[in-house]
Amino acid sequence: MTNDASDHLKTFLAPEAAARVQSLRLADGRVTIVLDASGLDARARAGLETSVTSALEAVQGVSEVRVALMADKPDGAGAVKAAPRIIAVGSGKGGVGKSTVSANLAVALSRAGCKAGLVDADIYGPSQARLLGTEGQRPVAHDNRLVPVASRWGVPVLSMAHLSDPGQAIAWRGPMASGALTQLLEGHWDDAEVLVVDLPPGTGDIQLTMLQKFKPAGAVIVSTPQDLALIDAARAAELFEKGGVPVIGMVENMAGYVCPHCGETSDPFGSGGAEACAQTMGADFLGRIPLDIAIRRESDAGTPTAAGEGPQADAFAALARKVADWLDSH
Ligand SMILES: Nc1ncnc2c1ncn2[C@@H]1O[C@H](COP(=O)(O)OP(=O)(O)OP(=O)(O)O)[C@@H](O)[C@H]1O
Repeated sequence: MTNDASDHLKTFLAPEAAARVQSLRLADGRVTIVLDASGLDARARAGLETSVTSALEAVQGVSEVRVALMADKPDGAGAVKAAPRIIAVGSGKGGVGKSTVSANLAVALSRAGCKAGLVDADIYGPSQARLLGTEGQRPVAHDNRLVPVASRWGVPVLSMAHLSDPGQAIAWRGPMASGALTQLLEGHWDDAEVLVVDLPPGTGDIQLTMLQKFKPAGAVIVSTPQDLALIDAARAAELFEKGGVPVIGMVENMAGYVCPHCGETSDPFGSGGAEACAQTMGADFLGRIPLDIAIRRESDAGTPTAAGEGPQADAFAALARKVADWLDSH
């Protein structure tokens, strides 16, 4: 777009919004605008986004407006914001609920007042776009770095699912996968104090890149109570410790199934295994998340359980409190 067209679009903005424009592009009727939102609180940021969107949507020839808010300038006191601290969420085995726990941990942290972002490092099987209800959204890039996608839950998120087409198989080799992870982690996470990173299961290239390059503050290990899953979980924990990343603790997911019909509790994957395993490893036990059909349903619907009310939301809130306390003391 020419400077003229950009200047023309700016005339539709209120002067204080126009003064915050860092870049403005118009292509095929779609406006992509990056605004400097430094110094604004959450409410002012939301107000700025709404006013800019409605002002530009009213301009003839504009069919869509995408707004990215940046806060990467030094704040008023001249201090540069610290990089967010990384919490890696790992598991030895796939399918134990690591992505579910990551998404709900990030939402529960945010509910507790901690600014949390979410990175889906499970780049071969990304699920966080669905879990946070941001499917179909595309992040914009600013200064060659991705701007995280906002979710309705106060948790910005970046996932390969935002960059690839739904259902598209991703078959990358190790170095490319590690490069993709770097892009996600080096996005504009300016406001976030904590980044929850959902790792792929196992102990491969991605996990190594993560440890070597980004030095997480700590790791949360997710396991079901099943023996086999626990053996793999112990292996994952070992990888973190060897890489100098402290294990914050272990979460037992899919623990205790309460029958919605008769109310009886059963333990399809056993019970108490993760707590015992954590003890053996000298790690803390961070709590149990029950096997509940509502968690599965809400995950599929993009409305994370931790954003609601009830015992399961409380279980995620308790987990978030433990993680936040750990961060405060480390
Ligand atoms: N506590 C729970 N209660 C009911 N369903 C759950 C629970 N935790 C996870 N699930 C469901 O189990 C399935 C696997 O969960 P999820 O994708 O979070 O696992 P994962 O360990 O990240 O898997 P992958 O290794 O494939 O990425 C999903 O359908 C999810 O909704």
